[in-house]
Amino acid sequence: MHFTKVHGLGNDFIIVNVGIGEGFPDDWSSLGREMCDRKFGIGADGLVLLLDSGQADVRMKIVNSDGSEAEMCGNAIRCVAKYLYERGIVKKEEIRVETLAGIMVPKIIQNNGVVEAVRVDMGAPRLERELIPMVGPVGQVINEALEVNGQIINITAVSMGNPHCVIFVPDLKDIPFSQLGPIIEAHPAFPRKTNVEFVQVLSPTEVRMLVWERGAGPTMACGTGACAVGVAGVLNGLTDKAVTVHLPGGPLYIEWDGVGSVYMTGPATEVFNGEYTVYKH
Ligand SMILES: N[C@H](CCC[C@H](N)C(=O)O)C(=O)O
Repeated sequence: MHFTKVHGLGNDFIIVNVGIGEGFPDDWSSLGREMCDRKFGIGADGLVLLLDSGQADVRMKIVNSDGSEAEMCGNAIRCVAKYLYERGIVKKEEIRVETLAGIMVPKIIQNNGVVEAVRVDMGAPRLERELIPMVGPVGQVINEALEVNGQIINITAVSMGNPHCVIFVPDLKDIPFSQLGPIIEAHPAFPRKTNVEFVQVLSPTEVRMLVWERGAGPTMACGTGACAVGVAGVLNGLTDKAVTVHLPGGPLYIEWDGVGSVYMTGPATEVFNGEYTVYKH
């Protein structure tokens, strides 16, 4: 099976273009776990499958390293857009990608044919509790108290097609990240679990964040998470409608006018190509 290893700010993925292949195994969950294993497989935060689409240029299926399927992935979609554009598979700069979160539209930003960045229309955030999804009364979840291990943490919940629990803190170095991340990821208030973002506001136009991802744990970057942070910053009156989000792997530029689509701009990097043999155990 031919694959391409890519990353967005160190959030790394294995791309398999299933659309052109045949004889692929149909159990993508176990294959995702196997290929993403950093000791026994290729190693990645997720497996990204490209499939034919009846309504877009391509369909993107995301399998987290734990085998769970995600509705959307921001860093991966930038890499997919670059992958398709550079191979001439899609010969336009605006590419329509079908995902479980809807059709996303990454736009190639190129200079003399070199892809410098990708700007993605990530669609509008979903803010109603039941759309996160989160249990509790009807309404939005903005700066709401959540009990975590006997302590109260104020959270803001945003869905970008996948769930995000955003927590603003005075200083990231004081956060017990490795303890709180997995507890909140699996908190019973989130019936489909959640991604967890801890955010330190540096100014109205700059924040720094750490992310514990649903189904992948701590990653170097999270595109949908950065979008959720941009939205939560506006909702809480902490940041402007355009903000630079500093992640461990680097910055993403997030824009949200408070009503419509969230736009995410950032790099996409191809690292290597290879062949993977699926051994029948
Ligand atoms: N682990 C996430 C999917 C990947 C999101 C992240 N890598 C991104 O760049 O948006 C989830 O289960 O919702």
